[in-house]
Amino acid sequence: MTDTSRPAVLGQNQYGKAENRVVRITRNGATHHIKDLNVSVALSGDMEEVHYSGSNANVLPTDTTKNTVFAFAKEHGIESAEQFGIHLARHFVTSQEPVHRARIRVEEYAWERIATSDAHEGEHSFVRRGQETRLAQVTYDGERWEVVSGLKDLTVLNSTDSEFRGYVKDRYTTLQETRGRVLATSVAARWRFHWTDDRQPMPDWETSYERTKQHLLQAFAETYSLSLQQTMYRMGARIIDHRDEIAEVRLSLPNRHHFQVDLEPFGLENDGEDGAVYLAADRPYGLIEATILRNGCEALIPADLTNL
Ligand SMILES: O=c1[nH]c(=O)c2[nH]c(=O)[nH]c2[nH]1
Repeated sequence: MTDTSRPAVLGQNQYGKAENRVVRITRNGATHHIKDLNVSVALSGDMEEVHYSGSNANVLPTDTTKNTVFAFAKEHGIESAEQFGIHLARHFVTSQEPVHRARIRVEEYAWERIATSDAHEGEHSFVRRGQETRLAQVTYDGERWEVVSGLKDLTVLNSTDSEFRGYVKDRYTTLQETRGRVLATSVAARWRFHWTDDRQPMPDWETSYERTKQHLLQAFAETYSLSLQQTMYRMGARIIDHRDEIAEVRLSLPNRHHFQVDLEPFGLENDGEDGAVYLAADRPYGLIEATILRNGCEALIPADLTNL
């Protein structure tokens, strides 16, 4: 209903506890298991009054949403980032009448076992894996689900099989064409699942994540690259080709430039062959981004991944 009595009308709003750092350690027997998550809750619904008049009658405190995250981790366990998000989203929407929509974001940090000196896998000692952060976002409005999974900070490098030439040149172009360069990036990816309906079987979230990540890595490694744009398309297309449960992939790839250093002033040849030396520049970087869709599917993942 449009309220014409107010000059300033409340628009989109949401609230909840952000970045709940929950670590669950399973200690059944000598071999322990860790799940390490950063969980953000955002609820929306009938929340006009708290903004307009300050009535908290519809407000489940953010403190309660925090407690729910920890209680659910204890009670129900953490099977996967997605499953945990689904559990929480369902709980908030179905248990609180004024809450019409819940969005749960999860970051997952992976830990690896530390091998002991007798070459056994450690049972209770872990080192944080330096690779990617896994991401999941679950949104539920009481009817439809949207699950977007992904990762960030997956840093990869090809030391050959990368060219860049044949591009537009104008009066400001100084870049030299190259048939051999280092291609490095830090992959940020999101992929949206077809699954939207509770009555449909859910994907196996853990397997889906591992396979999808593998496809990203393999496409990066196996593509002879004429541009990062081409490599990126192959990465997304490979997921669409192999993972039926996924409708859409969004990729954001910073081109982590490695510049061959001019060492001639020191009488040294640095020609890109054996023992070539590069300056790994951190900024500026080319930023190459695209959505790769299953033909006929809608693009629903926001273009700016920093907002997701
Ligand atoms: O793969 C690339 N794509 C570009 O669009 C581009 N532009 C540039 O300067 N270097 C590169 N590399």
